[in-house]
Amino acid sequence: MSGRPREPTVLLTGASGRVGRAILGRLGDTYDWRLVDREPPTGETEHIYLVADVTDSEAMVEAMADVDVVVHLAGDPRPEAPWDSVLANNIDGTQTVLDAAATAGVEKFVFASSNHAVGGYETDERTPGMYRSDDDFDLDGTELPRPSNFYGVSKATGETLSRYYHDEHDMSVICLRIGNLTENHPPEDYERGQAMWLSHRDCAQLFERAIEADYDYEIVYGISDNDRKYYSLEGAREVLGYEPEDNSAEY
Ligand SMILES: NC(=O)C1=CN([C@@H]2O[C@H](COP(=O)(O)OP(=O)(O)OC[C@H]3O[C@@H](n4cnc5c(N)ncnc54)[C@H](O)[C@@H]3O)[C@@H](O)[C@H]2O)C=CC1
Ligand SMILES: O=C1O[C@H](COP(=O)(O)O)[C@@H](O)[C@H](O)[C@H]1O
Repeated sequence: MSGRPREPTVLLTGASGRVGRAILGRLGDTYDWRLVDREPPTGETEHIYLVADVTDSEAMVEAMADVDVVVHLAGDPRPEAPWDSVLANNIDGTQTVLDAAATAGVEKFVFASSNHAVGGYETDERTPGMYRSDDDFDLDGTELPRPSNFYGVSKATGETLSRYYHDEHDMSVICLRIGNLTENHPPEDYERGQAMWLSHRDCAQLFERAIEADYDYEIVYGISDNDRKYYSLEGAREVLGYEPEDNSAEY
């Protein structure tokens, strides 16, 4: 028998979306993936792929068999999403996945939270100055949620739901408040997006560290090492050992 530790089995919900593709594009061979999405795969996939809605509790219980880590991305990602959509897809969906994970004894849960959970700190008085390098306003993950829309409310709720499941079921949880993921270059002509850019390379590293690191319950920001940022990277560095390689100022 080889002394090499078994690679963890990781369930990835929302696997066919932008973040899912950024993760699988670099980590597709690193773990024993189980993919879940309500949409069928667009091309061939070498991984087990379950077409299911995350609000379907029976399907989620089935999906958890032999899973070590859950990376939960599925949901409505639109900042302008209406209440009925975030209530079903983001809030009910997250509770259903958390419950199935806890029942199955999953060790670790990685939750895709968002900058919009704290978008309300971007007040008229602070903006646009806080997006610029001569401003030092900073959020570090210890502040209270301050959502900027119903989508942000759903992400703050996901953070709270996962805190509850952590406390009740002893499951390790990391909430990654992701910035703005774009491929190849930062958003153009968009200062806010440049300050919170997350490159594909850094996104994959962030999730790899979240799958590998040891923690209890944490909320950290997930962005690249942009010159101007108003989200501290200290939490992700300390808790996860995340060392981002990209910087929107270099484009
Ligand atoms: N893309 C970004 O810059 C950011 C994304 N996030 C979060 O990351 C996660 C993934 O976002 P993206 O990949 O950008 O979105 P996306 O829309 O590209 O992908 C989401 C995937 O989830 C699936 N999905 C949605 N509702 C579902 C349901 N009820 N059951 C099963 N599958 C469902 C969709 O079919 C889709 O493939 C979301 O939770 C989003 O809120 C957070 C911050 C920034
Ligand atoms: O949470 C999210 O945030 C990003 C960035 O927000 P934006 O309002 O500056 O575009 C967004 O692009 C993404 O769709 C969303 O899920």
